[in-house]
Amino acid sequence: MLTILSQNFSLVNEWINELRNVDIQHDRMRFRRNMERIGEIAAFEISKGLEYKDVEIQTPLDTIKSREIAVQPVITTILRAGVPLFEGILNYLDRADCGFVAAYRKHDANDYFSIKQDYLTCPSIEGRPLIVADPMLATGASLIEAIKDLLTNGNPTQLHIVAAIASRQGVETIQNAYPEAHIWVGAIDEQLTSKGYITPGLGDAGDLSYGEKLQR
Ligand SMILES: O=P(O)(O)OC[C@H]1O[C@H](OP(=O)(O)OP(=O)(O)O)[C@H](O)[C@@H]1O
Ligand SMILES: O=c1cc[nH]c(=O)[nH]1
Repeated sequence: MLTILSQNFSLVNEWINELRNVDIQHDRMRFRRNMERIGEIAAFEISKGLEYKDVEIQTPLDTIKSREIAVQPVITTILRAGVPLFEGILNYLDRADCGFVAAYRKHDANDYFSIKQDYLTCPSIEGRPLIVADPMLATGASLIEAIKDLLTNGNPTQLHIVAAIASRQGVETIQNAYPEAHIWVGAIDEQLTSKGYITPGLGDAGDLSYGEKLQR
């Protein structure tokens, strides 16, 4: 399943415009906050499909029957670009457990790259919804690697992938690899450059959030 969060025009469109706009995107605090806001909206939408249980709430005056999330999700992200989007999801799903994957593109002499993943820490995802936040779903290679390893921590009841901007190719790659996943994207762009950058995209999400990295 695929949901494009900017499809029915809303504030999400403005936040994505600001993420993309070269005259605005270098305001790092605003860039991170816009990523976070997209994460917050995604979390709210995801919350509608979670499992709820009956509870009784004691107010100062009486009790009332209500509902609350039955099984807390596990929210995960890929360091480092994913952190602001992840924070946004956690702002709303604030009782969730969390996990982290470290991955980077390792370039060879011909500028081809492969994904190097060298760290994963995550609670059990057995019987729980799993949410994976990755702001730029470009080729999908990072997500494929990350999810493969995360799934060694158990079988989730639901798999949600949240991205701010995705390429059409990246979405199709994930849909083929994980047909059960619900993909939530801010927007979909049609093209990838020869270096695997989404175009028009927004540039380098990690660098815009935290500063230009040295190539490894
Ligand atoms: O779909 P893919 O082709 O695998 O590319 C997407 C990856 O690129 C982005 O990270 P970025 O390169 O900005 O890394 P950083 O966190 O090291 O800055 C993004 O967060 C993904 O992890
Ligand atoms: O377009 C892209 C692709 C990968 N990583 C980014 O930050 N941007």
